[in-house]
Amino acid sequence: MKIFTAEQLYEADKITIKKNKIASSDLMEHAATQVFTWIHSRMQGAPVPIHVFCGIGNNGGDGLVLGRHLLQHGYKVQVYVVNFSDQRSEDFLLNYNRLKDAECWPTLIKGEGEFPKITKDDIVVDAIFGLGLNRAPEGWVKALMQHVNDARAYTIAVDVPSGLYANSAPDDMEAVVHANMVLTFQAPKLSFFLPETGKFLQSWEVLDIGLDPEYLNATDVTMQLIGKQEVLPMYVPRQKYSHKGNYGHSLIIGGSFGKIGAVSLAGKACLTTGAGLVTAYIPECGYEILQIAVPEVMVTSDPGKRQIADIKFDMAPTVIGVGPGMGTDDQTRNAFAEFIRTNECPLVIDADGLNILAAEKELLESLPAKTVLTPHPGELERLIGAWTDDFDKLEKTKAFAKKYDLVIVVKGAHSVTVCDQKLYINTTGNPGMATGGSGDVLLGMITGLISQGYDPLQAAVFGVYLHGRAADIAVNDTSYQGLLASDIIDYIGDAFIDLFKRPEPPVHEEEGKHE
Ligand SMILES: NC(=O)C1=CN([C@@H]2O[C@H](COP(=O)(O)OP(=O)(O)OC[C@H]3O[C@@H](n4cnc5c(N)ncnc54)[C@H](O)[C@@H]3O)[C@@H](O)[C@H]2O)[C@H](O)CC1
Ligand SMILES: [K+]
Repeated sequence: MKIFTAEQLYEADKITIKKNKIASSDLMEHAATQVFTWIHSRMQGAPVPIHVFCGIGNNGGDGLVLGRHLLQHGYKVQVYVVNFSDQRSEDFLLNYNRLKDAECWPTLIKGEGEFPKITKDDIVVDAIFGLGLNRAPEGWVKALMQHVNDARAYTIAVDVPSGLYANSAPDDMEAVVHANMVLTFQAPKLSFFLPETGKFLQSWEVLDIGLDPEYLNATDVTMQLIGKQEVLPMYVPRQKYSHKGNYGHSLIIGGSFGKIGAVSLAGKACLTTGAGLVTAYIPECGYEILQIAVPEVMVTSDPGKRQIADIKFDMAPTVIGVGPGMGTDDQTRNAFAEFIRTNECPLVIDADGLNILAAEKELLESLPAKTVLTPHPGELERLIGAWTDDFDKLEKTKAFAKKYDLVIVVKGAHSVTVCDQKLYINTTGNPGMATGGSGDVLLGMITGLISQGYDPLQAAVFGVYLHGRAADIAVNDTSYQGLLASDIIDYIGDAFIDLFKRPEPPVHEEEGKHE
């Protein structure tokens, strides 16, 4: 699914109005009616008090339209105008009058003493600020937003939670409405998926408000949300007359004394994702462990007993996954550096491989084009330096990926794959995956996909999707707490099967807001 910027959505708005020869208020009526329909189909007339807070721009206008429809359908609704300015938008004013014509007189809120009582059993609609937010909410408006948050009522945000921008960081994290549900217009916004801003919403759903499909289809975006629909076309079926030689020979390099498990997880995940053959290259101490742990994986041992000391192998791998459990001991560091300088095979690098690259940045120049790096935030910071916020982190990652022609998977709740100035935001996965070894499994899976002929970007995007999906299916049996990295491997097959099963549900659960 495409993720548009706020600017693109305003443009779509303009084009739709012009092309269809409609008034902007018609678009507002349509958008807000979608919000009404969403609420009405769930509440079915239930007499629960609904508080609709409207700003003075078009987001507020949406709130006024919604208030009118709720009222006309007999809901127990109170509409408030959060009167922080007299610069009311035209469509706000039009709907303000329509509301009065419908015999509803909204309550004007002009300061702190005028906040209504909200109980936790009420429903709040947040239509204070939308895409037009241009600075941090201050003073009593900020206090009102906190009053709404403190009430802990089920809160539905129109388009975006007030205080959040679509594609940049809020100026004040205390001045953001916490939404249980965001009913967002036409397309999700980037801020819904990044850790610092995604935490302000629990779920989101897109309402199609009828913006010009031609414009939306033709407009190039730099951000995409990756779900089943996006990965299905990447899937390459296995051929009847194929043999293991058709699916590549992966080499996994890593491990050290006490961390051979990382390589066995990566090797097994690589095979389970479909690689034809997998060889593990590990220090001598791991030889028997690995042979017993994963009999399908072949093993070559390094001359180093407890850690890798000199990377030399007598085979021609299709792809190499390197780094898990490897350590950063001097000898290993030298061996890795020498390997990187001479290697020409496609690479996937994680963990200590990334730490060594961060310490010896000149090695980055020697990486093959489209090498895949899979850093967690700490590893990423060592590579690209500190960032000011999540959006800056992605900008810096884009610049770094461009400089060295890399595919970078920024791991997190919504892992983001960065390549050629574009962002691919993953939708699968769950907090159970925050457990030792799950990164090793991901490295193995991406390596296994490249081994079969997927290009590195596809392998990263598809691999991240399957990794999360496997864990999502697994937690039905294991719980979040009980999920082990090896369970993710056990469910990779189910994740493949699931590609051809029922469509994804429309509601997207984010991590809990009231934890
Ligand atoms: N194309 C669509 O998606 C449609 C969107 N609709 C809705 O319109 C809003 C955007 O409306 P806009 O009038 O541009 O902005 P806001 O309602 O967010 O209000 C901005 C308003 O507030 C002032 N302002 C901004 N920041 C602050 C602040 N910190 N403190 C005080 N005042 C502030 C600003 O100057 C403006 O006056 C979109 O989100 C949708 O909800 C349409 O209804 C349908 C088509
Ligand atoms: K809002």
